[in-house]
Amino acid sequence: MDIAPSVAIHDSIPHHPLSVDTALSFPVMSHRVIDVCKKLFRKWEKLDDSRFSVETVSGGITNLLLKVSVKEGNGDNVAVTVRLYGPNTEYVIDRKRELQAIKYLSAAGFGAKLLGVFGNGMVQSFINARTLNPADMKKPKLAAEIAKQLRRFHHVEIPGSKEPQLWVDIFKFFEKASSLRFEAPDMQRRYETISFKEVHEEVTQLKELTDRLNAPVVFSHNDLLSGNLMLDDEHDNLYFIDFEYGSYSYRGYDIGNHFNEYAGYECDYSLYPSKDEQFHFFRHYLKPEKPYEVPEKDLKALYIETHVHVSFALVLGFMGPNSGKDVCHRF
Ligand SMILES: Nc1ncnc2c1ncn2[C@@H]1O[C@H](COP(=O)(O)OP(=O)(O)OP(=O)(O)O)[C@@H](O)[C@H]1O
Repeated sequence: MDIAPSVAIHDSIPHHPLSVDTALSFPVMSHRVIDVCKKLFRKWEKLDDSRFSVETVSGGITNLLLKVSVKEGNGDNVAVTVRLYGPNTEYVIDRKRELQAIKYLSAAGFGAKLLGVFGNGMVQSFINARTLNPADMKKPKLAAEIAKQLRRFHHVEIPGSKEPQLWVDIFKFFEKASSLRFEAPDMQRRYETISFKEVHEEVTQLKELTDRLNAPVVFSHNDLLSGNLMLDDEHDNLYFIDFEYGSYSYRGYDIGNHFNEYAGYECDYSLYPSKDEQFHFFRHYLKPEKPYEVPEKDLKALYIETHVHVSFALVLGFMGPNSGKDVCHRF
């Protein structure tokens, strides 16, 4: 797709300061979105609005994702996604870090291409593929492919600090989660049954345990759930998407968090991968070309590394932005 930047930023991705209020009615918001697209992409500037159509792809926990289809002057039909950041999400998502990561991950072939950035969102290429469901992730062929791609993802180098962000994120969320107040008395009462002192002690103990592991630190996806995996069945292409929680972190944490996601939105932990399923994943993660040559001791070591970190995935899920989903195993 040949899109000329109107206002170039240092890395030549078109950029415009305009924002779109997500509280607007859908028709008004659609017009604003079309306006943003025209301002970002010069070749669409003079097209009549009737050539654009806007539809909702998903109203996720953190963003509103729209599909914008455009009938171009030469008759070509193209589609992009427009992501509008949800209000206050900047408290939990570091947008600068996200944009930086997208640039390098996209260059390494991961996710949708970044096409433009505006005041409160971004435009990316539309991926023609289906979103996986938790049961798909269990299928041996797909699990092997996810493991192989995750290995590649973990090898992408993103400039900046390589310090694991897990502690920074956990303590940041801890501060926020432990100082909430609910207006509804029953919610406040339930909230007060949580012993944040105990959670703090648990996290501190786990941190000490992890330090002893000397686990590799890699650029982690940190949110590898089925909704962030898309499969183009026709071309057999698997896509990782949604890098908003991506950061340097422990390799075992990323794998453990992915295993937790087998339980799905309903938190059905009977779906958690068995030891054999985990070893299958590890084989393809450690040696994609010769998975059956991975020594047993390496499988066991990664099993331990992953399991120490699984607890963090649960703690972070409990306090973090996805807490609504992950917290249910606790209540
Ligand atoms: N570039 C894309 N092309 C086509 N579909 C997409 C694209 N990006 C996301 N989707 C679809 O939209 C869904 C939601 O995307 P995404 O997870 O990025 O949104 P989100 O707002 O961050 O969601 P949440 O906050 O719940 O994690 C995906 O599961 C996928 O079905």
